[in-house]
Amino acid sequence: QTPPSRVPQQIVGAFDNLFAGPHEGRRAVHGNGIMLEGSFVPGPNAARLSRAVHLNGGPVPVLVRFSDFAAVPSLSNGAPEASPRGMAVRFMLPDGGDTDLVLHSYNGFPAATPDDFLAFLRSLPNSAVRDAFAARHPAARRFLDAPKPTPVSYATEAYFGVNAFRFTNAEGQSRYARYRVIPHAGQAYLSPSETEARAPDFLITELAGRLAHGRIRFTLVAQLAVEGDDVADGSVAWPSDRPTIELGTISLRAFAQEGDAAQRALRFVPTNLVGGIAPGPDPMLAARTQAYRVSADRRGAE
Ligand code: HEM
Repeated sequence: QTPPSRVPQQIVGAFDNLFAGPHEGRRAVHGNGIMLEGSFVPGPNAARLSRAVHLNGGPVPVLVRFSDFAAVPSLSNGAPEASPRGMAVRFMLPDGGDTDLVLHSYNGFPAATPDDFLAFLRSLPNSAVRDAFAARHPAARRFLDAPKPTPVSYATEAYFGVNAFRFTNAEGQSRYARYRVIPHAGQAYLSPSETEARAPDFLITELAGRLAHGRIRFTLVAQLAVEGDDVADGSVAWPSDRPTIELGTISLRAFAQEGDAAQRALRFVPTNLVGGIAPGPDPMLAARTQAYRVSADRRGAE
């Protein structure tokens, strides 16, 4: 048994350094968000991948939190540091338990290991140090260079789970896969001048307008690993021709009633799992779990 690493705690410290935190009652990263409620209906093929209860039964209630990346309270939705966007999903299970997904809008990650992620975050304040780091780490270079346009809506963005999980079905067959969430409204983005013209919180008013016209829907998909795909390294996207299984439809009905206090109280954890889904060998999952705990404990989450 390896002793708990200090790296997740240090990553939270690196976020604080970047965002002038900690900010009272708020997350260390993805600090600004909005919560919606709705339901999830599993697709007919979901059970082929996993025996997980929410992938095998009737509809279950969900709570979704959309967020912007930088944990700066005054950050506007159109700021460059607002990308990648986040989408966290909590499924409320029939037995009273729950399970979470924590996704973002970039298909990959700037680092493959917690140590590299810490070094990447620490390099960011100084452009020369950052560029030197990126020259030695192609995943960081790819992330920095990737276009990060502002979406028309949280409902016109696609979201990626990045770190692979191991799914096991009722026959005991296991496969590695990564989550992705595809918007029914299609992916749509603003031009820089359109972004500039938007109000600082336009993504929230936009959602209000959209919800008045009906539900917001997304398809939850599992992208399956094939022989040779690295299931321990979320920094590299798998080729787009990998087989996928539709796990079901997330359908959002309204803003969650609870407001700011509920956002503070709620802790999403990427390894809050149920039988039929287990972490893959990616070292980031354990580091994420520890870091989210540090951040949630200090804001007084439940
Ligand atoms: C080692 C890698 C990572 C570390 C250390 C890390 C750390 C954190 C921390 C400390 C939080 C705040 C949690 C809280 O206060 O409740 C957070 C939130 C979040 N992270 Fe990560 N993260 C990592 C990788 C990722 C990846 C790969 C994704 C996307 C696939 C992601 C997406 C998010 C999202 C969406 C949130 C907001 C969750 C919410 O709405 O409560 N993170 N992360």
